[in-house]
Amino acid sequence: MIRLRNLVKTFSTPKGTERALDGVSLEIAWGEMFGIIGRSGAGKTTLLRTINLLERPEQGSVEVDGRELTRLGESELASARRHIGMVFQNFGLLSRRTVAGNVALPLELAGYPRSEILPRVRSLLARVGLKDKEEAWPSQLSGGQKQRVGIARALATAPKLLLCDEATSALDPETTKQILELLRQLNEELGLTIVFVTHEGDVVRRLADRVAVMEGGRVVEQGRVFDIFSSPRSRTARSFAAELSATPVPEALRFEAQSQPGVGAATLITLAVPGEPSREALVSALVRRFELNVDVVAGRIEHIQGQSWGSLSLLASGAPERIGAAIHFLRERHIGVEVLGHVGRDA
Ligand SMILES: Nc1ncnc2c1ncn2[C@@H]1O[C@H](COP(=O)(O)OP(=O)(O)OP(=O)(O)O)[C@@H](O)[C@H]1O
Repeated sequence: MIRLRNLVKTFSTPKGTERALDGVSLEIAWGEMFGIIGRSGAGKTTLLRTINLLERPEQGSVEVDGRELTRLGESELASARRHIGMVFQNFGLLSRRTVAGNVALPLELAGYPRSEILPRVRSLLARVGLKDKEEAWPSQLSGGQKQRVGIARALATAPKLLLCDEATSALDPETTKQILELLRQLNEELGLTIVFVTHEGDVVRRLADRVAVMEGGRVVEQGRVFDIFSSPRSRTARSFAAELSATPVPEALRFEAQSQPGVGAATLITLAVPGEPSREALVSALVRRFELNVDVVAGRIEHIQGQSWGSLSLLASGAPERIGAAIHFLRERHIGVEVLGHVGRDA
């Protein structure tokens, strides 16, 4: 178990004191894939870096596997850190060492016997799919390959816990998928606990079992990913959920949508529906109960933790108070509703 209790961390900046962590408490179980999500400056990286005390909190405690790291001396802390690997956004490889040399580094620092290092490096490289790159230099690798080396290096001392700081943010979408797949495999095959920071809802959707949502140095909500995204309570979670459920609304309609309704305008609405939405049932409820005219303009189904999650974009027209009542009706049924704007009838 990883237990973070009431962490406070401040930084002095030219503008004054910045509270990067403002009383954060979290518990993460062994074997979990735990995501930390938030907008820029929310405190995600600072929180991640307090787990191995790369950042020392001014208040609060960090307990990993029953040991309170905040109470350890330097040499005990160094040995505790060997059980915690870390992966960085920009890979952090040494350009003057080969791939094998980079992966060997933590083993050399930990004093592994020479005879054990090369076989171990080879098996780590095989595990991350880089068997043939042992002698390559970092400059000869693609971004995805560099991150695989970063992961192999982080796993060198056989940690139980891996901390990933925006591990895929520098990668293209296809490479991101492959690296996320590798992380999931490591979790399943080695039982590795992974705590990762991201500003991308899609990374959380694909990877996390549970997620903590951060705003202004605080965890504003946490829970299972499906629950958080299907019934978000905080502003940040709502905006991530809306991004994830964004249906491919035709560009022309988005462009056309105005913030103020004109006479006879239709309201462009997107709905995020836990489970597979039955378009017909939803549309007919809106038509019958609220006497609206409804056109479905787009829809799709996503999957989170094996559960489906649908989204629909609609153009609804009718009396404004009926549209308001319909939105209220949908929200009461845990359907996320976002009004994108108002579109003239002939649009
Ligand atoms: N070393 C530092 N010195 C001064 N201020 C810092 C330092 N590290 C972080 N901060 C401040 O603390 C706050 C939280 O930063 P942090 O990097 O943890 O956020 P984040 O959510 O990871 O953001 P991003 O996604 O942009 O990396 C920010 O306001 C940041 O400016």
